Amino acid sequence: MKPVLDVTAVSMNFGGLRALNEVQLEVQSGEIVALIGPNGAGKTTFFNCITSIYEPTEGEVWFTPRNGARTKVNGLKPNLVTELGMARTFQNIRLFKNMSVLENVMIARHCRTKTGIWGALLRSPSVLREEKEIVDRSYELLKYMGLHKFYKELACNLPYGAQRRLEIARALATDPTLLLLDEPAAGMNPQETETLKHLVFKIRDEMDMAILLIEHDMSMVMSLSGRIYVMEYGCLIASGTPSEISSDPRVIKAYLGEEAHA
Ligand SMILES: Nc1ncnc2c1ncn2[C@@H]1O[C@H](COP(=O)(O)OP(=O)(O)OP(=O)(O)O)[C@@H](O)[C@H]1O
Repeated sequence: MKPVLDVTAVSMNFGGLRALNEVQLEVQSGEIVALIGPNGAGKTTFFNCITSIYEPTEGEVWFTPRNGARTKVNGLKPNLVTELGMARTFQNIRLFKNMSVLENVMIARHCRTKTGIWGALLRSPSVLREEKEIVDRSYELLKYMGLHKFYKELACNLPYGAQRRLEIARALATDPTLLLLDEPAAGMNPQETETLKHLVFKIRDEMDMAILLIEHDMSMVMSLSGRIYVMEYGCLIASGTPSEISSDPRVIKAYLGEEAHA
């Protein structure tokens, strides 16, 4: 079976800085894979390359959506990458803070609608049906993420952990094949992290999705991921199962090195 995501030797230079150096990674359908590494290792740059926010200096990013048509992502506009079936959340939450919780999800859902400008102006029965579908699906996703009781609230009024879950609901609204989560547990308390962990398993199992996450919470990474890639200074230094990774001397050194500098 073709991997959902297949990244071959991707490098990214920012002027003289090589932020990624020939990074090779793949994610299979139904997998939960983690990308870890010390601060500045290049993890977010890697997400930006695979979602085409950055065009890699070298290497190729291939994505296989549910229809099986393997597609090269390099050079595509980020909105086309979303339409193909890759959705992401951001390390720094990016909600429309002065819109309601429901509206935040509805906006994301619009990438799956067919209504053009004339349809919207004429308000034909098919447009009205589509609008109802957007509201229903958005509410259903809020319920899935345990946020439906806040649906009328402004996004900025939600507690921090709930804002992170709202970001995931927005990503789910685009019907992705691959969900990319950039530090989803950052700033959460242990209870919220535990809830999130169960939600991620539920999304993978019930929505038939592959998940790639960047995360610093090691207990979450170890209990959630089937496989882990470890990055340091833009290079992959290890990959394997949680037990292989936790006993890898290079990984222990990279993390102990970081602690020593903290
Ligand atoms: N747009 C940019 N221009 C120049 N340098 C950049 C840019 N984006 C990232 N970098 C640099 O690339 C390196 C990797 O940064 P990146 O944010 O990808 O690391 P990270 O592993 O995600 O770190 P963290 O865990 O702290 O989020 C850093 O040295 C960073 O300063």
